[in-house]
Amino acid sequence: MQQQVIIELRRLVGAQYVMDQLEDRICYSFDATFRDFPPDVVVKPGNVAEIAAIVKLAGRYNVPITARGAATGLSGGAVPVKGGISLVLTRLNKIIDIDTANRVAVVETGVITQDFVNAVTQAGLFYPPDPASAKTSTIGGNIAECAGGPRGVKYGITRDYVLGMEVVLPDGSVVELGNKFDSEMAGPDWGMLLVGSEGTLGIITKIYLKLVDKPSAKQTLLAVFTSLDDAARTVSEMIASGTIPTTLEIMDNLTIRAVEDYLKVGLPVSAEAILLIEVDGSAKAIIKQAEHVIKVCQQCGATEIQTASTPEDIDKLWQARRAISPACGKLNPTKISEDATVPRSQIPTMVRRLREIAEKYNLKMVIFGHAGDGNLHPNILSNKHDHEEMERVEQAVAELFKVALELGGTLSGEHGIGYMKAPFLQWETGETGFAVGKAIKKVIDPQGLLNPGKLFNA
Ligand SMILES: O=C(O)CC[C@@H](O)C(=O)O
Ligand SMILES: [Zn+2]
Repeated sequence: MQQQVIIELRRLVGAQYVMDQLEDRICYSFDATFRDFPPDVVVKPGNVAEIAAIVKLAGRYNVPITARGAATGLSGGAVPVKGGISLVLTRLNKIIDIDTANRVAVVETGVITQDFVNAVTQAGLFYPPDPASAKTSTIGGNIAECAGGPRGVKYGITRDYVLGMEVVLPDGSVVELGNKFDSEMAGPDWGMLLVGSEGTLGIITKIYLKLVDKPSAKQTLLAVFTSLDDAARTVSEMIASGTIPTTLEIMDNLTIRAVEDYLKVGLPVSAEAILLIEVDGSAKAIIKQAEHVIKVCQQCGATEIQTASTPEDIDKLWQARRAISPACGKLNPTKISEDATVPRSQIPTMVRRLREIAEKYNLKMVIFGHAGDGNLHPNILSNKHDHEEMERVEQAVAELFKVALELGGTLSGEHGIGYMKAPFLQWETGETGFAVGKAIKKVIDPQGLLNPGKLFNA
């Protein structure tokens, strides 16, 4: 990159927010996929005007820009595979408004998800999306990757809460897309185009989010199984029965043991699988729901069902759930994590096929995830330095994508496409869908400045 770009960037945002030393660039070269692609320079703008000026400058010098929040991503969306500018958005971290009268929040892109959730709770309302990385991830990143989380089964994923947004387009102009209020709908919902767009179409700077009522009561249950197949069957039976719990999380035996080893919370380590189920609603409604949940679990072979009775017990179970990723990371820091998602009725088949794939390629795979949403997280505990093993991993991943698509599913339920899944995107979109995506990218970003190498620019 030309030195002149760095000089001008320093002038635009202040020298302390422009970093081009190798040690800085390395720190911003990876996300939770742990494959490193260093940017040429790291820039931390403080407001939308600075972002617009940076984008214009990048256009003049033809330098790629990759936006980055907290980089907790598991598909590589925020890593600059073609170098250029890593645009770190964490200084835009104001919660501008929580408008309880209209049930809309206005936040800057770099607000930490959990900080936002806490502020909404304090205001007496509820923002349901709850990605496991909420304590670290940013709202802008959640939207760029369309994050989900355990509550997706009942409440939907980030997409379902995005009303509109302010965006810096690739030519440096600033535009408001979508709606500010739930009931607005003037023309197509262009804002939706940006959800899951991984910073390839514009830089999201401000977001309007929908808020809902806080459920007054909840109940948390842990169902224990001696067979993973029974647990998987419970998931599809539960959904088919019409009772939609707030969460319906599955963990296989390897997952249970990994978490227990990491956190020691008293999970049943001899179980072949557990389901972590929560129901919410009015105090009266949850009693009925919990009874039904217990009935379905028992019919499908649960050997034990525990009810978490104190807030501490509930917290412990959720701590355990949120610890799965780090616990598996402790077993193998360079693990490969997937989120291919299938129709919920296909969960038993998907679980079976995943185990066959692990056996066929002789790989250690843990299976967990938001089963109630059809979204499983097979994690392959592979070592990126073992080339022979990595070849088997690549084949296994390709096969699991094929299976998910064959079953009517998708490559990604919540982690996005990133550089990891970009080579497979066309399998899902088909040739025509891919061409449409490419054409949209070309119209909005003719120079290909924003996050090149991702999605349709693969
Ligand atoms: O590490 C993973 O595979 C999943 C991360 C996250 O989506 C979760 O559900 O915990
Ligand atoms: Zn997840």
